[in-house]
Amino acid sequence: MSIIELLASLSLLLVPLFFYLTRNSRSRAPSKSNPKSYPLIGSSVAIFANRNRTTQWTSDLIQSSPTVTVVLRRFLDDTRVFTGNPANVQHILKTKFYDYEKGSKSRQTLFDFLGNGIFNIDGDSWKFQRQVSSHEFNTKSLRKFVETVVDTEVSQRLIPILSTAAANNTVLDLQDILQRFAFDNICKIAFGHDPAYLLPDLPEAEFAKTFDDAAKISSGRFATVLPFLWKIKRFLNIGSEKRLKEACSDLREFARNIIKEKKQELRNKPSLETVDLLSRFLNSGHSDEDFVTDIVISFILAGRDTTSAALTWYFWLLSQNPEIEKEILREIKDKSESPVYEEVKDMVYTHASLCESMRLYPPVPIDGKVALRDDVLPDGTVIKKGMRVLYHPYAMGRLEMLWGPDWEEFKPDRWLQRAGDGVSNDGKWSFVGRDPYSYPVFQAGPRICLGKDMAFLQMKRVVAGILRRFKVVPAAEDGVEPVFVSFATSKMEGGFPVREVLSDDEKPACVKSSLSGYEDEKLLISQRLKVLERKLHQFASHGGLPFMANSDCSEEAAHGGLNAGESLDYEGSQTAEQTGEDNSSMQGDSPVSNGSLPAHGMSSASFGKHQVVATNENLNGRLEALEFDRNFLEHAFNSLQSGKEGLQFGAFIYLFIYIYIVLRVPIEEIV
Ligand code: HEM
Repeated sequence: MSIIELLASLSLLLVPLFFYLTRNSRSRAPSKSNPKSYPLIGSSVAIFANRNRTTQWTSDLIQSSPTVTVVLRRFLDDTRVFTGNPANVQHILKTKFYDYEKGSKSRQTLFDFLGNGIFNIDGDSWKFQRQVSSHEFNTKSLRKFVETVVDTEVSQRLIPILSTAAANNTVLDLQDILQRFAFDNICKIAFGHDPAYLLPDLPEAEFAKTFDDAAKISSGRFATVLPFLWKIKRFLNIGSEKRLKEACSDLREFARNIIKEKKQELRNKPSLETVDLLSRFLNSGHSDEDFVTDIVISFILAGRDTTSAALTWYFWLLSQNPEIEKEILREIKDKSESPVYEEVKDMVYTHASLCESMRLYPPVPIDGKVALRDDVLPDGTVIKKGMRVLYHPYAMGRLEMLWGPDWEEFKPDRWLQRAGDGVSNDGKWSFVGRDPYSYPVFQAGPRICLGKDMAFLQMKRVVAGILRRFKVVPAAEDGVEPVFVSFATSKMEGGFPVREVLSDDEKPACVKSSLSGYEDEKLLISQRLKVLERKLHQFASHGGLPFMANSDCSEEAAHGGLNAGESLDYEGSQTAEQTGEDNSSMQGDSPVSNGSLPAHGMSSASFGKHQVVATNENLNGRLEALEFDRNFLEHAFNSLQSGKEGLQFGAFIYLFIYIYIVLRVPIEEIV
């Protein structure tokens, strides 16, 4: 048979099949918002075209669908249902919990990495791990441990890195910093290991890299065009599958060594006040190495990218909404520098703003389950056994029917109401939660995120730590909006370049603290000013008196600002100019000299090495010089007080003081 004959016979077979399938697919009357679906390939063309913006594309489809549910058919009738309908969400996550699970396909895909960890199992094994983990999660001692870990990472790593960036005006990728922060934290909490990923030189910590490789390659398996391709690569042990095998074996080896050390440590440890999750599991009788290793790896995965994703978008939103940032700052400043648990709990406005931020940018934008049997969703969508039903927090946060016409606005007030008895209003905000099926950012139902409270605790402490000291300013040009991308968890495409600027309210305090080394200098300057004042007075009342009658001289003195009552009030914020203006009437207010000699045994008639010669010319010159000295010192002192130019000026003045006081060279000569 020639090729032409073969093609002709094939077309005779395929054309009727095409029409049959087309008719069949049309008879399903797809929703108006569904993309075009073709026989065999379904909507694969549209799916492929939008592969780099699946989250936004499916969100648009949901938003424009009257039922807020869309059905997408892929290759060979592999059908996926995306829903934003809270009733559907409740149905799959709670009401029919046992009819929808992670599914064997997902389990197989993630098994090499997650094993039988809580993230990757269903049924009784899941129930057991959930019980064991919830018990540990709810202990007060774990919470305390988490607080200590987070506070240490904030104060010893995060803040110093941001401070250096602020001082040098360098651009930082805040997303990277927050990911490193979260990774260090979760590793310390999960198994007491510090990968030291957030260090000033932003190192490639080995454990972090291995974990990242394993997570990326495993989730990449879901994205392969032909799902069995990764299995062939794994069988042949080539390419990414080879790397995954090595990464997983390194991870497990690492975990096994830690488990051995922990077991040894625990034999000598009387209390569990300050220990990680792994130690807790081991201590409560779960000594099977694979069991605890799997749990711990799942926890690291859970805590690794979620909080950092949430915070990255949060700081971006704050940079766009300064009024909200101010409100948060007000709340934070009400609490102590290292807020205790009750204070963090009381940060309701911050809590609301975090919820609001995750409404618009959920760390897990799409998640789903597989149907174990045929079913019908509350909105009438027909589900066949084996179909994936995905709930869509990203789309749900953008639904007008759930959040109103202003859903696009970042408004923490949506989550708040004023506390009070309805008549009187004590002015305090109280938090009003949403039902978790309308806001399934932490999932909902029996498998709701176990780390939710821990995540909020961590995020609020980070927010307080950063905002107390800095303003986060995007380094991109105004009007450039970051792009939301998602690989299981969400990210900001290309990172989040920012400059850290000292917060307005904190500037003086920060500078003050960095100027603490200048306290001595401040004291010295103040003493010198007093001495100078006395000298001027003595000069005027003894050597200077005959000349005070001289109109020139009194003019000079009057404008020179010799009013000690004012000029020595350095606690105020007078500038040299102000003092000069204020002193027109100072003569009468001059404090009476006690006649004592100035410090350092300088005679009233001698300033530094210079002898005073009582001539008109000389005295005018001296008065001018004294005035200059006084203004100069006063300015230096005020600078140090206000801390504004303190650092530069402090260093500058230090040199002068040294020459002036120690070497006794008058300032006009130095200048
Ligand atoms: C803003 C931060 C977080 C968000 C938005 C978040 C969200 C979620 C979501 C959507 C799930 C369901 C995943 C699934 O089953 O497919 C989940 C589960 C889970 N999360 Fe979180 N999470 C966050 C932080 C954390 C942290 C810090 C931990 C603690 C280490 C944690 C521990 C867990 C665990 C153990 C599960 C599995 C629960 C189960 O299957 O029973 N999460 N989380």
